Amino acid sequence: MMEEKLHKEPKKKVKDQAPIIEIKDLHKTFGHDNTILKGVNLILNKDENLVVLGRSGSGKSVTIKCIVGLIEPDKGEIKVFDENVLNISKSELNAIRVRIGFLFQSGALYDSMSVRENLAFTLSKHKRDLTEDEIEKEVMEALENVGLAEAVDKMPSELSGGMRKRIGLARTLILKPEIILYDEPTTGLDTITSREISELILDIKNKQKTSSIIITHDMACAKMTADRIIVLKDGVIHAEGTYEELEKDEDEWVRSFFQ
Ligand SMILES: Nc1ncnc2c1ncn2[C@@H]1O[C@H](COP(=O)(O)OP(=O)(O)OP(=O)(O)O)[C@@H](O)[C@H]1O
Repeated sequence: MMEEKLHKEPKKKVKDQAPIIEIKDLHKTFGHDNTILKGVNLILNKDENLVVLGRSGSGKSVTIKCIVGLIEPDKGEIKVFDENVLNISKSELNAIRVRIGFLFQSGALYDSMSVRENLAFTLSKHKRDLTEDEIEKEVMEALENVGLAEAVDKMPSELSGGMRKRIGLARTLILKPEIILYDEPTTGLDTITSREISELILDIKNKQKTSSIIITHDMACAKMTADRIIVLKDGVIHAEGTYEELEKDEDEWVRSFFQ
C-alpha cells in the first residue's frame, strides 16, 4: 500500500526554463514629455505565442522595437536569450538580432526583384558562405513553409496583399529565427486572408518551434494565435491572461477589446 502511494507521488518539479525574452521596468519618453512606456514588465516564454493588445499609440510597437535595439529605452532591462541586450556590444547585439525575425508593417519586398531574388538576397546578406544550390534549396523550403512555392518566379507587383504577407513571412523564416516579432500581421487584409495568415502564424509556431510576440488589433487573429495575451494601457501592462480569461475580465475596458 505504502509502496503504491510512493509510486504515485508526482515527480519533483524541474526548475522552469528561463524566459526567452524578459523585460523589466521599461521606460520611454519621446521629446520632452511624450511619455509612452512607464514601466513595462513582460515575459515571453519558450514556444509561446504572446499577443499584445492596446489602443493605437499605446506603445506596442515601441516596446518590440526596444527589444531589437531599433529604439533605445530611457530605463529598464531587456534580456533576450538571457543576454542583457542594453549592455552589450554592437556585434553581440547583431548576433542576437540574427536569431530574431521581424514581420513589420513596413516590411515591403523589393519591387524590382522576383520572389526568389528577394529571399535569396536576404539569405546571402546574412549567410555569406552558401552556394547557389544551397540558397535555392533554402528559398524553396521557406516558400513551401508558407504554401507559396509556385510564386518563386513572380514579381511583387503580381502578388495579392495576402501573398505579399506570406512572402514577407517566408523572407523572415529563411533565416530560421528562434523568435518572431509580428507587428500587425493581418492589417489591410480581408477577413478570409487574415484568417489564413493567422493559421500560418500558428502553423509556424507548431512546426518550427518559434516563440513569438504578435501585436494585433485583429481579435480573430488574437484568438487563433495567442497562448497568452497582455494588454498595454497608460504605459504599463494593464491586464494579462488567456483569450477566454480576458474576454470575461472584470474590467470593462479590457472586455471592450473582445466585443
Ligand atoms: N521614433 C519615434 N519618434 C518619436 N515618437 C515616437 C516614435 N515612435 C513612436 N513614437 C510615439 O510613440 C507613440 C506610440 O507608438 P507605437 O507605434 O508604439 O504605437 P502602437 O501602440 O504600436 O500603435 P498602433 O496600434 O497604432 O500601431 C506614438 O503615438 C508616438 O507618439
